[in-house]
Amino acid sequence: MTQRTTDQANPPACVTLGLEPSFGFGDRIGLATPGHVEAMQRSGAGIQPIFPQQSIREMARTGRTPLQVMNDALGGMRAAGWNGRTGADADHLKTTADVDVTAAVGFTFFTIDPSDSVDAHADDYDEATLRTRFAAVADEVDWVQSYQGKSVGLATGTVVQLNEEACLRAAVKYGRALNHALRIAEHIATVHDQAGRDYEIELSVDETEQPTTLAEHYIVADQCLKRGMKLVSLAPRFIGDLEKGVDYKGDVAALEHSLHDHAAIATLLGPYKLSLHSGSDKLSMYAALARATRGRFHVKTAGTSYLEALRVVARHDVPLFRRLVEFARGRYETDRATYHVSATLRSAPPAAEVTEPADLERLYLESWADVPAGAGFTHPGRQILHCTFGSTLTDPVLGQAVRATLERHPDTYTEVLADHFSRHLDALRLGM
Ligand SMILES: O=C(O)[C@@H](O)[C@@H](O)[C@H](O)C(=O)CO
Repeated sequence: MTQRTTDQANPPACVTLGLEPSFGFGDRIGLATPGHVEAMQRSGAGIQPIFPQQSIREMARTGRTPLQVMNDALGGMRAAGWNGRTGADADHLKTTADVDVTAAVGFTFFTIDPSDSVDAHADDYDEATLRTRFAAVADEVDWVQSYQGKSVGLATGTVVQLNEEACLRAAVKYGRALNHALRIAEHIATVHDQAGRDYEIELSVDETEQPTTLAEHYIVADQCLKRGMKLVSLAPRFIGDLEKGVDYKGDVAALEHSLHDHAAIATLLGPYKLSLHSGSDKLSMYAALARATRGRFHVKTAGTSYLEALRVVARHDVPLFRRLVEFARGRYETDRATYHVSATLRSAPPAAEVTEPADLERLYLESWADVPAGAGFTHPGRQILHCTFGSTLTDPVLGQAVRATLERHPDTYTEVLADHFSRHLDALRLGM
């Protein structure tokens, strides 16, 4: 398989997908798109793909540029014969400079991530602390009075009470983040208006400690829309635990109830899509998401394609896979920062303690043969490999060795990805 990583942008090929159900196939290496395309061809009916998708964090860790991400995905897409549409997700943008570098190469879906400005502990404040914290942001938040005392009836029957406490907590938790997001959205609009190009925006606050309440969702989204943000999708912080590289942890029935309410707000105010970040391997909640949103969803995956790349190594070069496991174990405590994971180094043994290659693959990547129908992978060893992608791929020896293995075995990589993502897409379509 030959794929291009050139300095020349491909002709614009990416479109906006609006409210259509969509699935993001982030690829940290640049060789996964043929497998993603194959999965779409097998199981993607009714769902639109986003093949070029990469966060600024991933690009920083792998040393790839937005142009490389774009060209690798579009090159892989064309080589695999995909003639349909694709969106292009410039993911987790935190600054206007992030917008500039991704807009310049034709990304169309801009995910604004203001989570660094979210107050991560707002839910824990007692009344006195909440009032003190509110006083500190009051000058920057002009909307509290306009919501306070209102109640919002949702189509689900739930009534969202925008009482004083809910409004103050929303202001403390999200006030500054909202302002930051609005500034970035304005910049995205200016850049695209000047160029006469279409775009769409996702707002993500998923990578924060405390769940987004219905009141907070309502206020934040309402403010975004009233202030002209071209919001097509919103990723709240859902209840339960959405850790990287493993299935949803929590009560799926309670989650589904909450998803119905969040989706009702999205319909009432927008409509816009509900977005599931860290969507890799969350198969047990997919049908609930698709049902609750009536197909108005976006699912974002990335790390799982990297793990499937390592599966190719595990199958074709066992000594290299052992080295990768040991290297990842050495990097994990550092690289896990900024990722929501709970695995510890004790969650899986050192490679030297596992004699059978199949056991090592099972401990660090897991196997579909061991997973009950309707569920996703759960082994914590996956997170040790997942978080350390940047260190591995930029290691001059190991990064090259992983790429060389994938280039020697493109059919295996395409097949494992096609199988893996067909399972994801089938699980989603069960709820549509
Ligand atoms: O690792 C990253 O920075 C991104 O791939 C993710 O956070 C992305 O937004 C995602 O949720 C993929 O599952």
